[in-house]
Amino acid sequence: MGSGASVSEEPRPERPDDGETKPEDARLSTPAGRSDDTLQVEEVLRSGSADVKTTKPDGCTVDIQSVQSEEENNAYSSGNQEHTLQPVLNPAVTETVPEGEEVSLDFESFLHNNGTLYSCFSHHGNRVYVDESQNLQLFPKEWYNQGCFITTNNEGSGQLQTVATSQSTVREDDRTGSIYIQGKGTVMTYMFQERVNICRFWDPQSGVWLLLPLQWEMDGEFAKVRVQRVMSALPGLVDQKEITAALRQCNYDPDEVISVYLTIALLERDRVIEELRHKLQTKEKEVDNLFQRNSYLAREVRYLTDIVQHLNQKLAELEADQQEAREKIRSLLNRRAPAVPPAKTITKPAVDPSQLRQVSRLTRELNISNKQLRSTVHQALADVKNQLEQFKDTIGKLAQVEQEATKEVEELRSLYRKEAVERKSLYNKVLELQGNIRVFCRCRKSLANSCLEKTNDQEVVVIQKGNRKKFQFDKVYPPSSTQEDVFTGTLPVITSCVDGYNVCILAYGQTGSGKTYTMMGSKENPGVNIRSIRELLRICAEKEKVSYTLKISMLEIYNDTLNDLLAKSPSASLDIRVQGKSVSVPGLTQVQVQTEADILNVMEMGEKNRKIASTKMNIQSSRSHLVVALEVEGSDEVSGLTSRGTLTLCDLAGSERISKTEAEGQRLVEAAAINKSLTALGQVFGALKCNALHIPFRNSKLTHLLQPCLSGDAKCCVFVNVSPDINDVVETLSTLQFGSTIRQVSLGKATQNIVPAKNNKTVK
Ligand SMILES: Nc1ncnc2c1ncn2[C@@H]1O[C@H](COP(=O)(O)OP(=O)(O)OP(=O)(O)O)[C@@H](O)[C@H]1O
Repeated sequence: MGSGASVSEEPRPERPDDGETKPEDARLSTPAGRSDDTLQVEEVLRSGSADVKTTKPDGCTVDIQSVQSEEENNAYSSGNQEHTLQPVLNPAVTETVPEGEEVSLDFESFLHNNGTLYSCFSHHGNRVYVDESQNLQLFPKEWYNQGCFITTNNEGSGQLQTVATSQSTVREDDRTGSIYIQGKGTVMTYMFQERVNICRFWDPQSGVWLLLPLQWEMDGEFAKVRVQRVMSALPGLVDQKEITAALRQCNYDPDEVISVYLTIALLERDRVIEELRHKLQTKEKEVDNLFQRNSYLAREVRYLTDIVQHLNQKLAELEADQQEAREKIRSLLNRRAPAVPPAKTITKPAVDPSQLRQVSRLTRELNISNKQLRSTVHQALADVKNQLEQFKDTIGKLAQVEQEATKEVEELRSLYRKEAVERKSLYNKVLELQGNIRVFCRCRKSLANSCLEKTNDQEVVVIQKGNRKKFQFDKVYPPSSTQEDVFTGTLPVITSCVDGYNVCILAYGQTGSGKTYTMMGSKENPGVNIRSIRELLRICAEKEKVSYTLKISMLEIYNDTLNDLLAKSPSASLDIRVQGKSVSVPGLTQVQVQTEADILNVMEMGEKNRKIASTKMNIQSSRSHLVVALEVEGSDEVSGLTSRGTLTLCDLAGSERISKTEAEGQRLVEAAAINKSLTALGQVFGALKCNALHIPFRNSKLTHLLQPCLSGDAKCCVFVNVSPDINDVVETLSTLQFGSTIRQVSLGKATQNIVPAKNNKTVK
């Protein structure tokens, strides 16, 4: 605190000293709403100082003479001076300062228990304050028991300091603020750094720090700026209260809030997509049912038409029978009544009367049954016709329903496609927000004493001679992590390759720290290389409307020369060619892969040709950097576009201390080349971190080759592999430091490589 600070014994806001001193300007404001320091300076001038320079709370100096000349014609000159100063000021305050002498004034703020914040300063041993009417008053003694001081610190940074008690000093920093609350006046706020930051305000009545209600917090500048930032990034969000609450949850990090909202939107999309998929399935089932019902009804109609035909046929037969029977009766009757013989001749009837009666009875019965049959047939016909009509109606309705359902299915499909596209874009936005470089730390297993402690999923602590150094990464994988766990971390980035992005995965670390294990793995437990290519093959096979070609190449950089690992016969070392933004290796063998077996064969072949040797630190140490590149070219049948993405998988040779590995001869030459190229890689990341105009990509073959993966339009994952062994603590620290540097690098926005389709050869 400055020279004019005094210490009071009263109760005052106490705040945990979190040990962080941030050299940022304090945001303390006064109820007067006017720059108090200027006011005080004016008053000092009125009290007679000729040429005084004061130090403002933010550390800058004010030339009092210029202030004086500006103010000479204002209210002060109308006589206010006497009214303000004379009754209260000690003669020392009004003392004239010799011309040219610089006087430094230290400002303090006094927070009165009634909630008012006063600006004070000491001058020649007297503490004065600016009252509500902007007049300078002598600081009343009794106030020492009625509030607390917040004073400027002139030393160096210009931070504000609150003097709490004679025992404890709590600093002002960017966590301090003030807020005007109706009925309460201006209260002081402080962002407490607990598990998540919590903004509290000092309640003079109760003498404790209380949680700042959300409604009040929204009025504070600190929250307002962040809420605005979130609202401008996500224009759909309008509820400021909700955003403020979200900010609270996310430690007031607007990027995290945006990311959370985008993730929620993503989940919501997933839910909508799932719902739509479900609806689509239900509708498709309904359409299937309708089809089945339709064909069943069509069969029924055919069956009933057959019955009607059959009945008509029977009716015709019966009518023919009836006709025949009539003919018979007529002929019988004709026989029974022959031509009348001449009179008086009595002849016996030609037919037996009983026979006649029988015929007549038969005829009657036949007529009756004929009538019954007719009415039955008519009835059946009418029923069938009715049923047919009903069926026709139903079929008409079914056709309509089917049409509607098909339309609905089409709408659902297009909605589904739209949602899927939006989901993809949201997904990419989330990845962008998370950064295009992601750094993971993987600790290998070790039986020795460990120098590492994983405090949470994103933090690892190195303990060296009792000192603890924290490192933050996107994810920390402890020794117990499986190959699957580690691969899962890279999955979101890998899948972008199919959409035409350049993706790169690097493993960096001390020799023997598990880089090859992470990247290549073993046959039974493959690493990132095989898992990622397998995943890409799976995704490509899933996309029905896009045909993909996957080509793989493998090279090693040994003693700063490039060797083709897939060449059938040993070839001369390769060169790097740069064309515009792209970097290629002319003559490098590329093999097309379609199945997992192809990948395994290619990898096995490449591995055989690698330079591996035994070092003191690792029996099978890679003496070269391995670069596996997979080119994924997709040709979309629907849009006619072609996307080209590259997945570069790089297992770097281990950094090593030559004294420790005791390398000699050829091993020494190799170690020197390895260290040189890794240093060049470090320089590239260092230059990227500070956005240097020149990035020294050409300092080594390694960085030259990796240029497209480390510049503007790529997505990159870096594994920093470390050994927890206490004997490796120096290397572990250096590796983690390297990872931290990379984490601060931000590549530009990743871009898709999409071009109109040509005639492509495809694997599908
Ligand atoms: N997480 C792990 N789980 C089990 N074994 C591991 C793990 N990490 C490394 N190893 C084993 O430790 C040994 C050294 O690992 P690896 O060869 O992967 O190291 P490296 O960093 O590639 O070394 P170099 O740079 O010398 O090639 C290997 O036998 C490997 O199987």
